[in-house]
Amino acid sequence: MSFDTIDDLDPGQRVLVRLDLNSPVEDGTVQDNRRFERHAETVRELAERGDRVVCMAHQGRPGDDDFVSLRQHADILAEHVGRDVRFVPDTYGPEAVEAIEALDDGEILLLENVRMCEDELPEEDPGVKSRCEFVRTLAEHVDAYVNDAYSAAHREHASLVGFPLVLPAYAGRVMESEYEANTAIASRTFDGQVTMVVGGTKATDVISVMEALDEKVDQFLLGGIAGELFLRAAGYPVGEDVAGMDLFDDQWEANADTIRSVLDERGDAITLALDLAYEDDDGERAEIDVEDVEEKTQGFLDVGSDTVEAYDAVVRDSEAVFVKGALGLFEDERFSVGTVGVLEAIAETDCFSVVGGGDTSRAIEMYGLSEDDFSHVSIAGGAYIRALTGDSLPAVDVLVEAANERDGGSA
Ligand SMILES: Nc1ncnc2c1ncn2[C@@H]1O[C@H](COP(=O)(O)OP(=O)(O)OP(=O)(O)O)[C@@H](O)[C@H]1O
Ligand SMILES: O=C(O)[C@H](O)COP(=O)(O)O
Repeated sequence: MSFDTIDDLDPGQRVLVRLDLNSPVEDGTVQDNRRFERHAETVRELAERGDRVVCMAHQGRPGDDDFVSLRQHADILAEHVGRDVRFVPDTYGPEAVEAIEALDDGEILLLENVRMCEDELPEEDPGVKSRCEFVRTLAEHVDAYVNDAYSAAHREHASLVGFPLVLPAYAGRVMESEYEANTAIASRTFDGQVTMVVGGTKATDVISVMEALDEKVDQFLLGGIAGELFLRAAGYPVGEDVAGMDLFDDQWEANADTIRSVLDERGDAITLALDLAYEDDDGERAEIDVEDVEEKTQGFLDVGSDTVEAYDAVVRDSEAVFVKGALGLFEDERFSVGTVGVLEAIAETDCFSVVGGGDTSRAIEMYGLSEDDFSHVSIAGGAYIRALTGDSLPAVDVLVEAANERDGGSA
């Protein structure tokens, strides 16, 4: 049994749609990325059917620099949909309700960042979330709920798990396709070596999943923040915050024990960077062997060339390669060597390959690689790796339960 989709939803209704438009923000400017392009398909389809489309989404986490309004997202989404997208700087107050009520058939509205609403976080079970004021208020002004945010489906937040208990609930097109691809992956087995490239900034997410994927993955190739934290656990003087950074120390506190136990138990399956890259005094990329680092005085922004060579060889020996997170700050070309090197190696072999992560998948387009050279490119990060472990996703579970109940009810 699975969830219902837009095909099961009669057109011409007022539909509340949860998207995942969480995007990189550079100097206050929201960066366009594949999430807009993919979600635009669902939004356009609903608008073209004559639905009144009320979109909600999140951006960043409270307290972080990228925790900003969705005003810019509305303009970017409009470009991809090819229709106007109105924006209202309110989540469920009178201004939001008025804007929802004012919609005509085929019109699209984007509400303010749902994480600005107190009821959205923290994580609680769907029953609790369905009773919060945010969910109860919006539910009164729409006819149905569509969840298209597969990439946030591992979170038990109000906008993701609350509505299916109080409204007819359906999966959007992105939810449908990502769910199919990623769930199928979890049940696949491979005869040869399975490799996972682990990087990015959300070390806490990936480290817990590494532990859970123990049986399924033969080789982990590490980079990014998680990579440095593992180097720290292995005794190198790296993996800590310097010069106003906020990436390492908290994540080290939260994960040090797990990292040590993963290293202890699966050390043979974990390959760490041999060298790291940084910006020298002339603004150029420079590299240093990890053995030669005496003290971390500045950020390491990529893995070094020897590491790329070593990782390239492992990839070419693999039957399946899963990528979660970039090996470096690839948005800056000087520090794209690790991420692009590994992606190129994957693209050149015929292994089964999945590249996941809202940010990471952007590297494929940025550096002229073709999506066709990978088995699946997911716009999901945390949800995709959780699906690999075979774990269910709370926001998918409630959609399935809602469909089951409807079926049971009508049987
Ligand atoms: N050494 C580094 N220093 C700073 N940033 C880094 C470093 N290595 C990787 N990154 C950044 O990590 C980001 C990707 O990290 P993230 O954990 O968000 O992964 P993702 O899998 O793409 O996304 P998500 O889980 O958000 O969908 C990239 O934007 C890249 O710039
Ligand atoms: O970008 C993501 O991976 C999703 O939007 C979830 O974001 P979160 O990790 O801040 O919950």
